[in-house]
Amino acid sequence: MSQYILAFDQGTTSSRAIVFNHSGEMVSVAQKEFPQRFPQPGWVEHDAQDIWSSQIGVASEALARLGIGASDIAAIGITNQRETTLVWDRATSQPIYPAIVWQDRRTAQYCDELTAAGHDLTVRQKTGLLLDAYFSGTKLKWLLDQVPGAREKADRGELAFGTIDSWLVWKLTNGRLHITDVTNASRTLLFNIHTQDWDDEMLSLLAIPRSLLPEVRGSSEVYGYTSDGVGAGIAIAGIAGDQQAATFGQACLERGMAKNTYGTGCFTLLNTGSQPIVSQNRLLTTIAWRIQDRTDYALEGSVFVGGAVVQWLRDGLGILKTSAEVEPLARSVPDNGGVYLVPAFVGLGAPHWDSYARGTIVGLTRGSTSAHIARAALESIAYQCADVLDAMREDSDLPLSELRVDGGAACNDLLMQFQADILGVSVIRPQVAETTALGAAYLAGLAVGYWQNAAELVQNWQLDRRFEPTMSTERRNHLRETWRRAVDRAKRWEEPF
Ligand SMILES: Nc1ncnc2c1ncn2[C@@H]1O[C@H](COP(=O)(O)OP(=O)(O)O)[C@@H](O)[C@H]1O
Ligand SMILES: O=P(O)(O)OC[C@H](O)CO
Repeated sequence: MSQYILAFDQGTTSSRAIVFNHSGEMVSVAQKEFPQRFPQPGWVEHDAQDIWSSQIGVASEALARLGIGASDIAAIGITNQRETTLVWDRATSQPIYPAIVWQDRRTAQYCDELTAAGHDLTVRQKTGLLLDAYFSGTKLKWLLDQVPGAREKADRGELAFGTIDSWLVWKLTNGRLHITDVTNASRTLLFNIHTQDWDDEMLSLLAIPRSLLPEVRGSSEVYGYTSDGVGAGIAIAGIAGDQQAATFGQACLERGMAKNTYGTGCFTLLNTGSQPIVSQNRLLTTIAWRIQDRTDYALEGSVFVGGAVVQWLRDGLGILKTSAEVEPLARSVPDNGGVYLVPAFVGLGAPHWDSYARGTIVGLTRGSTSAHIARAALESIAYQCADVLDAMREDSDLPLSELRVDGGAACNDLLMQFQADILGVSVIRPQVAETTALGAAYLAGLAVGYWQNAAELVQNWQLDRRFEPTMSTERRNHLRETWRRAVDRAKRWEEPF
């Protein structure tokens, strides 16, 4: 048996490759940021070649750093930014347009039209999702309608659609495999999460030909072998969307366990076991993973701007040189000084689903400084996640007594303590912060017998730090009420009249 598992973590802002050993420890890691394109307000695109070249570049780097090659890798697991939509030509492997990123709002008005026409309930029942521009389906329809010649080519079966997992597998296998896994499929608006097949009614509603779509597979199985990129002949054996992979990597394997990932966005997933829970509070029902014949589901709250608000302080406002500087700056003041920042830069996700909300800062006075804004920015991440957790508590009878955390911004102790305080539950951070990649590694390793069963994975989970709530209920309620008032100011700012 080869010694290591290689995980590809293709995120919104960077591509990462991590080599894990049998104890689930990272033994080598490489990461590369790639350009974000904002061609119009509310639009976000990636160059698919940037995604491929950065991902392969970091994979080669991670192997080289350890001085190992393809024969030392037992399997590759792939995890990816979800919903991001790409169409390419099957003959040339050339994308017909840049990837439309999950944050992109260009189809918001079309989603409103579908809602007004009464399609919301069908969508919820079949796909577990909502009619929102976030998901792939309306982005794919936009591509077919707007890129010259695309629909004709699609009708002739010449094009392939995929989320980023599909694209990476296509490239790794030189176009031999056009597949996705159930977790990624469950974010497209085209997939029936109960029958686990593409849904004809949804395809017809959005005028999507079936011939475009990848074959849907489980999350942990040998799909095929690499022929390109990191060397030939490595088994590709695990695929999951990044939030589902993080849930798996956090060993939230039992019903009732929840994790929150603080990356570009923030995504809370509550494992609901083999039963999908239909949310009454505008959360998503999503497939957590399918391993062999068993499918597990999750309730998800998706927050569009999490760590990205810190990037905005750095790149947009220029008040930080590095993301890490946000913590000392925010700590330099005792509290937010009455300043609230609602980072609705691309609208608001769960539980509001307001495409037309826009970012706002309220409560400024002559005494407000960049430190208050930094503190308000960090607090906004925690408030948004608390709104999601409240909705989850109402939707399920599960106690939600602790929250496992990970992602780039989870290293921020001030944020984690505030999160525990504002939630009133323990926040628990594991030693391996790269749980997304670890989850993909686990899914791949289980498929090839590198790990035997879930019990081995649970043993690997080690605590780094526990944050206990210390805030009084009275203060928590007061702060959250003020936050709600700030959110009200941000809502429907851009509404088209
Ligand atoms: N010390 C920090 N405090 C707060 N946010 C941080 C810190 N370090 C990084 N971040 C934020 O974390 C995000 C990156 O996290 P990551 O998990 O790599 O995201 P993604 O997978 O979405 O690309 C960035 O938005 C960055 O601003
Ligand atoms: O790239 P991340 O980690 O921000 O995750 C993006 C999500 O998958 C979008 O649904």
